[in-house]
Amino acid sequence: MTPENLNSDGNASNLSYENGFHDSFSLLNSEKAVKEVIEQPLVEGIDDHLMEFSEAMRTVSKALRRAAEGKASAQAEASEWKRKYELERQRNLQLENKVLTSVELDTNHNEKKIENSAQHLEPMHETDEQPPIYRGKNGIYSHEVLWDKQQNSCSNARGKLIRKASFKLHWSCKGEKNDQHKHDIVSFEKGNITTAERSSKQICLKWESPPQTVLILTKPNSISVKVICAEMVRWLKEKKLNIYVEPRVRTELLTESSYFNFVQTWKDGDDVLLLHEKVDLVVTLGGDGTVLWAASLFKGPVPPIVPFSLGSLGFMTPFHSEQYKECLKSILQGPISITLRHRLQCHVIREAAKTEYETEEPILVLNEVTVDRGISSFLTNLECYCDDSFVTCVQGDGLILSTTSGSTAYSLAAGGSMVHPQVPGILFTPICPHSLSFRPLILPEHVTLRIQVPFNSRGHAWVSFDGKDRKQLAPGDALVCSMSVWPVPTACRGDSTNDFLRSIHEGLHWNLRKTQSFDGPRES
Ligand SMILES: NC(=O)c1ccc[n+]([C@@H]2O[C@H](COP(=O)([O-])OP(=O)(O)OC[C@H]3O[C@@H](n4cnc5c(N)ncnc54)[C@H](O)[C@@H]3O)[C@@H](O)[C@H]2O)c1
Ligand SMILES: Nc1ncnc2c1ncn2[C@@H]1O[C@H](COP(=O)(O)OP(=O)(O)OP(=O)(O)O)[C@@H](O)[C@H]1O
Repeated sequence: MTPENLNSDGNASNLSYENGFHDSFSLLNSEKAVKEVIEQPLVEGIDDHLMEFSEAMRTVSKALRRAAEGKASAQAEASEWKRKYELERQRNLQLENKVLTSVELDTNHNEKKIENSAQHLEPMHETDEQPPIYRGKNGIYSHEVLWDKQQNSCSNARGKLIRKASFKLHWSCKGEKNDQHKHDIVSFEKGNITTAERSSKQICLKWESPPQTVLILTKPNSISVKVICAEMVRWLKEKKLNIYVEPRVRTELLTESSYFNFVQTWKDGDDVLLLHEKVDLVVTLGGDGTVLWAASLFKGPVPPIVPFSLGSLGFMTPFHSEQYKECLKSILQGPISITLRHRLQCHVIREAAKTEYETEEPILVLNEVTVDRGISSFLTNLECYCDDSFVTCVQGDGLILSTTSGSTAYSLAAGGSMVHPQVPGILFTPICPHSLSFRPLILPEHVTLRIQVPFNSRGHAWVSFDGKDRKQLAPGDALVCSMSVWPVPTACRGDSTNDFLRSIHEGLHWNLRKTQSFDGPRES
């Protein structure tokens, strides 16, 4: 008796395959067939050859059972992950809807007023519960986005009430007189689809009331930074501004002189969470790392950042520290061109969080989140999903999910493209992939990405955020990543395009080549 799906060697050669798995139904059938063969009573006088054949049949039967069980457990794991992933997506959608609804509510509330007074600004309402909301036709106002119900004003060291400076954001194009901003980038009129507005014009910030409070953040252990910081504090004090620094910097300033007693700081992490309500402007003194540090202090809205260059490269630090007085004068007066740098919101989801939907605190990154092999000598094995679609399996040193601001950092070193920071998108860049055809991708900004360490991975993976805070990902753990609603506004020296091109020319010597001379062969 020869089972249908066994060849003469007793191998399951014609079993059906699907995505590399045996179909479990046919596996079970073939196992049954093998069992039948080996359970046949042995004919008297049977020789050793048949005994061996029967042994081989038992081994095949065991292997088939293991394969069927493996497939069933893989299916169970996959559905568990799908469930977790769906929950994460729902959460992101809810968050997005919340933001959209609050913007819509404001819009409806002010619609009438806008019609009557296109450019004229008036408080719309002022009650104990809510601050005045201002809205013009060609931009949005800080009160609409920065106001926090709990506290939009606070006291300084002397108990004087300080209100956050109000400002307005404009979207404009060079040479364009009417710099209206529209939220729709596509319109549908008379049956034709047209592009209505470009999504990312140059953004311009105009102060509606003068900024009063400046936070200065400095690179540690640098004498030149300490000197400039002390000078800047004195200068800002003369301009009657309130000044905040980190606790470490306040101690350093006080060691230098008791004059700096007026400088304010914070006590603990809870105070840091409220910084955005007090600070109108952040100044950074250092390199790109100090800008990353500044962004990491703000887990929600970020005040405009003015980055002064005191590092070696300075992609995000266009201002020269020697000219800080002229720069700050012009910035405090406004208007300022700004680059609105997108951030990625990252969640680590542990396999252990099985029964409940639990994630660790989200982490926001300005450059990138990296999943790599850390100290493990094995290839990383990462399954990547984009919304509901399987993207690929990364086998190599790891993967970088980068913002466009981070495109000139680690992602660039791993072969990713350089992208203007104002372009909304997520870069998907492999690190040393062990495959010739794995080119980097750029995905749209609205997607949710999930990077999962599969159960059959040989080693653990490691995730790091803007090059810091390494966390281990065990088999079964995942990283879920989407665009954050809280970007980082950084002041430009020229405009965002001018600054970006200057930084790739000066910082990377991009496409630097001697010009070919005119003499020599020519087309006849
Ligand atoms: N192979 C690599 O290129 C590599 C490896 C690890 C980390 N990094 C980068 O370092 C960043 C952390 O910076 P750090 O200053 O805290 O660490 P760091 O002190 O090790 O400096 C890293 C270098 O990257 C530069 N850099 C940072 N952000 C940049 C950006 N957006 N565009 C261009 N260059 C940028 C910095 O100027 C600095 O020269 C990470 O976010 C990662 O992008 C790069
Ligand atoms: N205020 C701060 N507190 C703690 N760490 C900081 C602070 N500012 C910067 N850092 C860290 O110090 C490191 C060096 O900072 P930064 O990149 O600004 O200087 P740099 O290395 O001299 O500049 P460049 O990167 O241009 O060479 C970074 O890793 C950054 O995260």
